[in-house]
Amino acid sequence: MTPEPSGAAARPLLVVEHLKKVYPTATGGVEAVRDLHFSVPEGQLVCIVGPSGAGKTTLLKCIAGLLPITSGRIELLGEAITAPPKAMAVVFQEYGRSLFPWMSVEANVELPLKSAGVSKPERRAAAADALHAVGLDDAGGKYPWQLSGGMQQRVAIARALAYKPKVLIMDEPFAAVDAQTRADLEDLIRVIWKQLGVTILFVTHDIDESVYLGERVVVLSNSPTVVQDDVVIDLPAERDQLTTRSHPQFAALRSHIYEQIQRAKHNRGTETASTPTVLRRH
Ligand SMILES: Nc1ncnc2c1ncn2[C@@H]1O[C@H](COP(=O)(O)OP(=O)(O)OP(=O)(O)O)[C@@H](O)[C@H]1O
Repeated sequence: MTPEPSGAAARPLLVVEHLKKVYPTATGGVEAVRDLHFSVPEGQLVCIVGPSGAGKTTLLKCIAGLLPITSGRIELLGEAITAPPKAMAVVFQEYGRSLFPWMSVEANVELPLKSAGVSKPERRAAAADALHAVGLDDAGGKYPWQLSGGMQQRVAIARALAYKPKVLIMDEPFAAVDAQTRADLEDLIRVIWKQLGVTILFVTHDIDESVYLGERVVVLSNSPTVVQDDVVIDLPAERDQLTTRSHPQFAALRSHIYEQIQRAKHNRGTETASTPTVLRRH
């Protein structure tokens, strides 16, 4: 099964319509997200960037059904999201806290399937496939604390994949690992995305990472949040850390997104991007 990733004609899998999120507080509420509007076609790999405090985590939690929205609508496969959807899996930055140290790697990966009532033989097979996909065939019997940080994050990714999600949501998943491990994990995400055809929403602080990974980068404004820019990453689909990062278009896209983030720091929910930005090749 190797579905073609994304494509202009693909129908939107995920729709975020006029999303507003106000956190209730004793003093009347914090308007974190003002009016977010975008959609994601099936199979796309979208990176989300924005200044610190822009509402990236708030957006992901709303999409993941972990946080009630104030108004607007979020739809997955045409259904409004009001609770964590079965077709979605989330990977957070804190892999150390998301894995249970007293359970083997295999048991950690199987856990969500066990909670979903999947039979033991099916769980075993799904966990073995997922560990294979992240390059950890031999780690099933180990414990998380016997693995490096990068390997633990691979386990967290395997656990999400074992669930066979249609949408994989990742909130700064590589922020806590060293640069070399991070590069390896970025390449792993591209491979998994291409092999499994899963739709990925990937939040990162790292502009270079967003350009390297994404087919598209959505730039959020400062909170209260709107979409500040929506950039098409028209780099060749085959990416590698040396060639892609030294491509002239990579540098142009990186500069454009950097400028947008600088602008975003002063844009508190006023200017909204309406059409995707396509940078002209130099
Ligand atoms: N539980 C909460 N109660 C009140 N305000 C909150 C709460 N969580 C977040 N906020 C506010 O909402 C806004 C967006 O926060 P959020 O954590 O979503 O941003 P972020 O872009 O993920 O930040 P960072 O890049 O620093 O991780 C911020 O102004 C933050 O202070």
